[in-house]
Amino acid sequence: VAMAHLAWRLAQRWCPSSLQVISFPVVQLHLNRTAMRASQKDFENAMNQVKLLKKDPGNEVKLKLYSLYKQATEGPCNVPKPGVFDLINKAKWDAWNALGSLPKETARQNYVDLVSSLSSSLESSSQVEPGTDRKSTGYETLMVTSEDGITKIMLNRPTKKNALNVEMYHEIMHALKAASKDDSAITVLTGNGDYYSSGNDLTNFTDIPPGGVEEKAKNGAILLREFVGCFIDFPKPLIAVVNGPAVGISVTLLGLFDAVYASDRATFHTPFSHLGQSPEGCSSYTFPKIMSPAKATEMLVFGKKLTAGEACAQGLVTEVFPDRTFQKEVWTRLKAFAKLPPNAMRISKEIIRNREKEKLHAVNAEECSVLQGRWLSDECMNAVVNFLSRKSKL
Ligand SMILES: CCCCCCCCCCC/C=C/C(=O)SCCNC(=O)CCNC(=O)[C@H](O)C(C)(C)COP(=O)(O)OP(=O)(O)OC[C@H]1O[C@@H](n2cnc3c(N)ncnc32)[C@H](O)[C@@H]1OP(=O)(O)O
Repeated sequence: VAMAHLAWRLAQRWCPSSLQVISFPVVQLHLNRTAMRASQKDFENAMNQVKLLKKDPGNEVKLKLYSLYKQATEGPCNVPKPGVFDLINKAKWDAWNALGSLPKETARQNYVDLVSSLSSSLESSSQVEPGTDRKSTGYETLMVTSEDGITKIMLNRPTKKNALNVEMYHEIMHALKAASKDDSAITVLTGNGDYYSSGNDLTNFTDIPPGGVEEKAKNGAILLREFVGCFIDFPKPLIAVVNGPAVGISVTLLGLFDAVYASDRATFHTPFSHLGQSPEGCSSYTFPKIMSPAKATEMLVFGKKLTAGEACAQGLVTEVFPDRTFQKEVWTRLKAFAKLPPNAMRISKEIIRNREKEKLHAVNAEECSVLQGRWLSDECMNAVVNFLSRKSKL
């Protein structure tokens, strides 16, 4: 009953406006230069070029760019098909899936060719944000920049309080993998806008695959396990710059960061019981160790929201700064850290993390398996329906 109610609400709310997004005229593309092979550098240049286009190339072309980018970086589409109500993600999935088994190299070449044809037909700007060494484009939900030895991954859905939709989970994993291999010394996760993150996007529960809610829950648990695993295994110092309120998984993951700096405007809230869910991000293990079992219970079981000062007193936050000077003070400090010898930092982190790695992966697996069951519970479904039908907020 809850899911039927949910589906009806979503059909009412989303169908008309979402359809507009994919109703642009088809643009004919001529991508027959597959004999040539674009290098990784050409591909990266093309990604940067796309960001500089002044005119919107239209949704058909953007879908083509998206599908070629995914095929070039991840290979053939093997993610579950979004549900019928999730029109935008379904259009993207269809475009990617239509590329079948096109080899990665060909997709990369086609992407470069397409961008080149766009750049010559549409006026482009050569202006690059001053002071930016490198800007990674191709992300829809993130802004990733690398400068002064720091790779900054910024959650970029400010109008949704940086809620993590399925695409954002994938993009964060991709950005972390890229950051682990780039030449930066440290990596930072932060949020754009007034929130750090409102946690899992509750609309993730709505696009039900043909296999039903069981399949959805199973896929969700696989995704979550892989996602949290990337944080457990991340090899460089990973720092959270918590610019505003943090909810759910954005809080629990903090136990896997190497330092957490917070604005005094930030709050820390894990309302899992209210949502009929249970802790993730290894917090069932890290939080009791960080703050004592009783304090962890207040947060993870009773959903007590902590101020930044309280979270710092409990050891979850490393230091709190006044919001007025937060960005300036934190980035000055991070730039100094990033000048330290990178290999020494990496090796020191490895020694600290290696003692715990096996345990953390085991905890992650157990938490995901418990959550898989929780997502099928009436308690959870009712909480999601209540939020989506605007009957309740945190
Ligand atoms: C089977 C499922 C598989 C899923 C895939 C795997 C996923 C792994 C999951 C890992 C487990 C994670 C658990 C969690 O993170 S639990 C925490 C979940 N978060 C919440 O419950 C927060 C819900 N949001 C709120 O209560 C409020 O929005 C908030 C207090 C954060 C802010 O309130 P405020 O009044 O200031 O702002 P609005 O509510 O108007 O928000 C602005 C718009 O943003 C949308 N929004 C905000 N947060 C979320 C969210 N978490 N999910 C979806 N949408 C969110 C909100 O709806 C507004 O949108 P509109 O402007 O379009 O109305």
